[in-house]
Amino acid sequence: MGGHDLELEKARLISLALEFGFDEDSANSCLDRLVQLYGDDGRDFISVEHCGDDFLASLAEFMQDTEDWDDVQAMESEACGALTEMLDKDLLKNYDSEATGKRSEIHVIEDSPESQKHHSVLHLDSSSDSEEASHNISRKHVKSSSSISIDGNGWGPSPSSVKPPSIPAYQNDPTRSLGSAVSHGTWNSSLYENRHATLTYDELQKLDDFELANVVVFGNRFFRPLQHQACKAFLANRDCFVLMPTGGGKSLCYQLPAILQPGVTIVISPLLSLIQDQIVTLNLKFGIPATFLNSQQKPSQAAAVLQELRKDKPSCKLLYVTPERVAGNMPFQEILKVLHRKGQLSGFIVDEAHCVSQWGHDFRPDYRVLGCLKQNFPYVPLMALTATATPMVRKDILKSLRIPQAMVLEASFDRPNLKYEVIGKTKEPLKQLGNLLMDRFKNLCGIVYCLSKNECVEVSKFLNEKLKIKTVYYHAGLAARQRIAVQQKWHSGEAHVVCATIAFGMGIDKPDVRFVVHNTMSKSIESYYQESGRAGRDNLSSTCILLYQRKDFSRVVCMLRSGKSGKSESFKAAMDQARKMQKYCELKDECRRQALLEHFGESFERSACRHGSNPCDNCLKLPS
Ligand SMILES: Nc1ncnc2c1ncn2[C@@H]1O[C@H](COP(=O)(O)OP(=O)(O)OP(=O)(O)O)[C@@H](O)[C@H]1O
Ligand SMILES: [Mg+2]
Repeated sequence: MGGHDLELEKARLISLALEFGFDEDSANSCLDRLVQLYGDDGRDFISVEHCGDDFLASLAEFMQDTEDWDDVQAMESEACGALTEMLDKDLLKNYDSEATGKRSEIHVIEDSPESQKHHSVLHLDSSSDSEEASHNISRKHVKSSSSISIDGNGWGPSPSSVKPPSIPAYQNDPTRSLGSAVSHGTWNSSLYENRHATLTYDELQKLDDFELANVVVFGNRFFRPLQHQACKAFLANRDCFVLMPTGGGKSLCYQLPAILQPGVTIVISPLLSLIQDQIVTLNLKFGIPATFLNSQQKPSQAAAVLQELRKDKPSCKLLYVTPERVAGNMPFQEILKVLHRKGQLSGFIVDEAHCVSQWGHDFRPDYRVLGCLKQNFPYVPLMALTATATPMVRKDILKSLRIPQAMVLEASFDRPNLKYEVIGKTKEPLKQLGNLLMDRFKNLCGIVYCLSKNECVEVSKFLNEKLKIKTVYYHAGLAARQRIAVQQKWHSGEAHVVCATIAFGMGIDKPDVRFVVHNTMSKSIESYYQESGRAGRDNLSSTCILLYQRKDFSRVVCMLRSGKSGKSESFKAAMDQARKMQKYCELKDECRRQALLEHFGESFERSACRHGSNPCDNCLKLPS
């Protein structure tokens, strides 16, 4: 390659940097350094094809430290602390429910002979702002009206003891059918989720065990599509792969079978904060005994859990563990073997299963070894669940978990109630964001996603001080206590908008989020789908807006580089994903819904978006 070519390649590399939103001066100085580094012998390798990614990576490093990226790991350690505290204080006596700010009654069934006659009601008062005060729960015993016994262990609903007037209405799900290896379903909650009707005695009599448990234990009138099939298949010992959109109701697919059979279901979940939410909901809201094990736990607590598991009939129905607990942990494998010998190992669940695949957006190396579960316990059913998996990731999941014959239950990832838009940023982006919220979402509940901690604070302050919009900010750098207070304010409606990093979202299940605005693009389509998917969980129309400028892409590259320092393979994979996200942002005429769904391998007719009730911005532009 001659000198002329080198100049050409340098020009190509500079334009690559500009395409990624980097500024020309930084790109030039960085390129000079790269050329020096490669030296005379390496000149032939100076090309977009050979060193494009390395160039972007070094450019990202060159720019680094200008932003204060968030560290979700810090929250993980705190979640561990919170879980530990819950166990120490006796979970059932001392923990508040979700920070709803409402007083609520929760029915808890105890695993004792007494519980055949009684169950407890916990009064939760979370009206106070104080973290300590909000955990005060008074407890009293009342005469049982719906004592439950399904699993033969003294736990679970007993059809004969259920009184119809206390049971909500149930309608058979018209889409329900069992059978094929791949099942599809679409969900329109307005069809299914009428919360105010009541069940007649005759209707109640017709319910099977699954339906009854769904009504009595989980308080749902009916199943969402595919939930019933998933429960039934899993209880019939089939491996299952459940693909449902964010908020689609995946947890029920394993929690319900877990209570209908003897023994313990092992749930592998990637984050302690997610485990924390589930443990609280199961124990307090549904009265289902559930516990957890993780590597950061105090030895005395882990010992107590292990002792429980060694009993002939452990009382807990679900045991949550983080993947590193399973991977190469011999004592834990021993416990599984003992449970299995006693007939008390009822199933394995791999939640957020996309973490198994390095092609997924949130690869966790510890998930990779979960194939050992099926290898060691081939006849124990395994269920994998995810809301975000491309066809390549799906294949990888089935292979890694060694469940090639799994029944695939696949609901559409489409969320027809969400309207997708991308808006180009102006020269005054904060003002633009403020006007957007004032004009279109005044007094409505929403989330503004930001890329860094500084950005959340800055955006929140601006909206608060200049426009008097009631906002709070949330990132992993806040103390646990502050984060609880922020969530409480947002849940109760005291604050309308939360300006947050990606740390906000795990386990967030607020139904009436009317808008999610991304002040900076997400790092991948999968992340965007999950983050924007926190809007409209009540199935009412909601809006997902992304504010875009090219420059923001360079910030994403910097963030990726800082998170993957040194690991050039994973940086490259992350860059590929970010490029796809950029492509979504730059779609001129194509349907955004179609682009999102096709990313997950779902074919989608554009006319459904165009003529649906929430067309994306590009479909809206088309002549009718
Ligand atoms: N059959 C049902 N009827 C009414 N509500 C339901 C039903 N199934 C689940 N839900 C509710 O839907 C909400 C979301 O459920 P869940 O957390 O299981 O979703 P998910 O699919 O795991 O979402 P994510 O992808 O965010 O993890 C919960 O509040 C849950 O109680
Ligand atoms: Mg879930």
